[in-house]
Amino acid sequence: MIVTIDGVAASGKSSVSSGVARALGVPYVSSGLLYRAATLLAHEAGLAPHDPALLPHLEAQPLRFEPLAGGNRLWLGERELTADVQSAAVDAGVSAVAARPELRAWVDRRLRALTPPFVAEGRDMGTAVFPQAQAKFYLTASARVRAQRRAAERPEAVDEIEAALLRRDEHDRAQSVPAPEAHVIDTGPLTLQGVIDTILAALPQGAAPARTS
Ligand SMILES: Nc1ncnc2c1ncn2[C@@H]1O[C@H](COP(=O)(O)OP(=O)(O)OP(=O)(O)O)[C@@H](O)[C@H]1O
Ligand SMILES: Nc1ccn([C@H]2C[C@H](O)[C@@H](COP(=O)(O)O)O2)c(=O)n1
Repeated sequence: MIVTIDGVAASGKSSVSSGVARALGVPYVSSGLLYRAATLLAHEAGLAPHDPALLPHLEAQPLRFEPLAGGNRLWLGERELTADVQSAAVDAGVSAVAARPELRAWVDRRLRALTPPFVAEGRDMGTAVFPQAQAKFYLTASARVRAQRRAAERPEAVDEIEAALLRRDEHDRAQSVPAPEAHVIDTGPLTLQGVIDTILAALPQGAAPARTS
């Protein structure tokens, strides 16, 4: 079974996917983390996203991706990259990396090599990477709400975060479209657990965990 949870930046994809994955007892897979890893490694090597040397550079790195239900972790050999890829600098550069077809193919190859069952989250999980998924969801929320949530975990001011989110929404628009059959959920008025419960209730029979009451 594959469940896809796509959506705009900071709409709650990782937190919701983790909650759904835990309830189902399967891992979740953060595709954005791989785009973030490519961005960090490009910066550190001084390579622009369009540099033809970037793809061979990425292929040569000992990058390890651990998709777990509780959270996804990234390693470069013995060095953990998980926190490093969540910086404002990576946020600012990641859309340019994600716009490169050869880098999208690099991410997609890694994702398709994973063995189901899992919950996959990102922008194009339900449309391009796993069109065969059994259940598809797409999360939205206003830029203000998303910025307020992010401000609780980042040092930047809400207005600055909101402007950066709007820029990223614009750059990611091409690959961030709900699949026609996706359930679209506005997470603005819902708690995190409310979104998780909405998704679990919409899963096809057999995919959802047994209800105890
Ligand atoms: N429904 C909700 N109610 C309140 N807070 C939420 C809700 N959904 C997510 N959050 C909070 O919003 C923040 C952003 O969520 P999260 O990181 O899961 O989003 P994301 O879509 O994966 O982000 P990104 O696109 O940057 O990877 C987190 O602090 C999370 O706890
Ligand atoms: N399937 C995906 C996942 C991510 N991206 C891009 C778009 C985002 O700006 C960036 C980081 O993702 P996030 O951590 O915000 O989920 O990666 C994409 O194009 N396709």
